[in-house]
Amino acid sequence: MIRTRGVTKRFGRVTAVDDIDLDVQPGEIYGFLGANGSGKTTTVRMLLGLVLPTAGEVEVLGERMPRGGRRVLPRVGALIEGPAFYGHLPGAENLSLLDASGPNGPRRTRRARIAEVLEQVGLAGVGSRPVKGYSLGMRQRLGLAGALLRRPELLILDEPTNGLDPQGIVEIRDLLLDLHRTGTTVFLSSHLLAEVEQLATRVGVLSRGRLVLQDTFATLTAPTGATVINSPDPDAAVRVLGGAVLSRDGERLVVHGEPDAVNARLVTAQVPVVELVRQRPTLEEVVLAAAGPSADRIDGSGVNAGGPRRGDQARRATG
Ligand SMILES: Nc1ncnc2c1ncn2[C@@H]1O[C@H](COP(=O)(O)OP(=O)(O)OP(=O)(O)O)[C@@H](O)[C@H]1O
Repeated sequence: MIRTRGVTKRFGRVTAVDDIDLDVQPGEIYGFLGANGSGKTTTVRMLLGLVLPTAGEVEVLGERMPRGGRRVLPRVGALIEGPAFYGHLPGAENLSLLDASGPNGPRRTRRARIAEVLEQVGLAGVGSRPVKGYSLGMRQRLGLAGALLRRPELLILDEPTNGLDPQGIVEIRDLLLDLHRTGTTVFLSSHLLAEVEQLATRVGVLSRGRLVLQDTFATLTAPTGATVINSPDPDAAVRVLGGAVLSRDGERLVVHGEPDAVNARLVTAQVPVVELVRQRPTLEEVVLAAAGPSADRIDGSGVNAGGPRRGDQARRATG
């Protein structure tokens, strides 16, 4: 769906994007993670042909950009920083103008198309109100509605939950998961680890313009080969497991080996255990390891989480 090779963008002496190779496969939710100023927006603009790379190649839906824009852009829905609307016109009328300006479908089905996307983004009740009375979050959702009008194969979203309250973040997340389930590929930039962690099937991390990490979520957070146990009698557990204990923090031990083998040794020795799981790195740990100190500026998992983690590992694409 998206492929870049050696893409670089310089603004004078500033290298905003530095030699990046992005790969986004059909059916993925690609989380493009980076701190503010790391080059996400510049990359998104190059994908859409709005900015020319200084060097390198951009392909979207199999066509070179910006050359293929006329054929590619009608199949892509995009939302970049603060979508612009006519404030004195209602949301629905703004969408009507947008719909009329693009090849989204026949005129006679316009009203139905607009009603459907307003419903999808949770603005059905306020579509008739002038946009100047909308909150930032409502404008963001209206922008997303505009991106959905053409039922895109690929959605490219730059910080889509910016300005949304926690409830709005959850709604957008659910909407993106629904779209993904019905076959839409989503490319989403964010500076929020939690957002990417809860949505992405593949993750790319941008740090000072460089792509320092790109892999499937499943691979990045794959089991380490160690087991985490929690025992009310950690001293007994240490006696039994000996050199296999990699670290200890109170009643929590990290032990070399798979859970079944570790469990068997503890059961045989009758050591009580209240928890025993495979150790997996968190996305935060993986990002910190790849991006180094600059990852500090990516907001950690606790921030803006907007509720419990949705979805299970099984639903994630691993390919
Ligand atoms: N038109 C421009 N002219 C000069 N410098 C620019 C221009 N656009 C972006 N930059 C610079 O390029 C770098 C990357 O900016 P970019 O907006 O792509 O980052 P970002 O990751 O999207 O950040 P944010 O989340 O704050 O938008 C920054 O140093 C920025 O100041």
